[in-house]
Amino acid sequence: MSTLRIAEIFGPTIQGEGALIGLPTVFVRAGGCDFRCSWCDSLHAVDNAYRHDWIPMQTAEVWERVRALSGGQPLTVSLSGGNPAIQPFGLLVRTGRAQGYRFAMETQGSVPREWFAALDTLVLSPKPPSSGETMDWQRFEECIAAARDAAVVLKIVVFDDDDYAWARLVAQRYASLPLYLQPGNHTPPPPDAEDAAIDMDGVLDRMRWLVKRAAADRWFTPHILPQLHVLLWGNRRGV
Ligand SMILES: C[S@@+](CC[C@H](N)C(=O)[O-])C[C@H]1O[C@@H](n2cnc3c(N)ncnc32)[C@H](O)[C@@H]1O
Ligand SMILES: Nc1nc2[nH]cc(C(=O)O)c2c(=O)[nH]1
Ligand code: SF4
Ligand SMILES: [Mg+2]
Repeated sequence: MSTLRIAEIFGPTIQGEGALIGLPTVFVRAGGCDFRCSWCDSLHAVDNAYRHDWIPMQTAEVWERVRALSGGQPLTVSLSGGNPAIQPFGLLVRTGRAQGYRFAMETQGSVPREWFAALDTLVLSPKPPSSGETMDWQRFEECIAAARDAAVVLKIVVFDDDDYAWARLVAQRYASLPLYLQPGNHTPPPPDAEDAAIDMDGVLDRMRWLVKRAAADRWFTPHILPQLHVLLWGNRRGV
């Protein structure tokens, strides 16, 4: 049986980031990650200190929860985490798609899985220098290949000049993939439902800087978008 370690299931809300921004969605957030980005805004699904909050659930239970939250009305389910790729989500995706639901998944591209091909959209978010993580590009390319007919899009978080320069190189390397640039937010840990404090001025400054920077470079291919849910709700959980 496929047991999933789930940090939270919530929605419907809107997808706040990237290619599907604004689209109503239910989130399934996996607990556990093979990375530890310095600025991760979802530490409650990454840090082992929170592992007691991660609930082992059968795929059927997760699916029932998604169905209940969506009132049985097919929508796009967003799989995130943590890194959802380290868990066996294939059965959930296939079950949901057989009932008319669509699936998008957010992952850093460190762990390829055959079931990526069952997704509608694979969002790959390779990690820039400011994250403190190092990409294994061979693995990353295996993730792209595993997606087969699923749409693949890139989303790169940018905090500073180094990240920006890195994003330009990655964009060159994967020129055929749609690219979304997203200004980073500094979340004071731990992220908490009641205290959703965030450096909103920093996010907006970085957004303006990013637009100006890309325009000055005549770099016209990426979409540049802030995290809409962060603008609306800060770093509150469950939205
Ligand atoms: C929390 S991650 C979970 C999925 C997967 N581990 C990944 O990183 O793609 C979801 C998205 O949030 C982005 N993200 C994480 N922390 C962020 C921050 N502080 N500011 C902006 N985006 C952030 C990630 O780059 C990724 O695109
Ligand atoms: N509304 C909303 N949109 C999101 N897009 C990516 C998210 C994530 O944490 O993966 C996220 C999230 O947590 N909430
Ligand atoms: S890979 Fe994603 S979930 Fe994991 S630490 Fe980085 S941003 Fe957080
Ligand atoms: Mg988030």
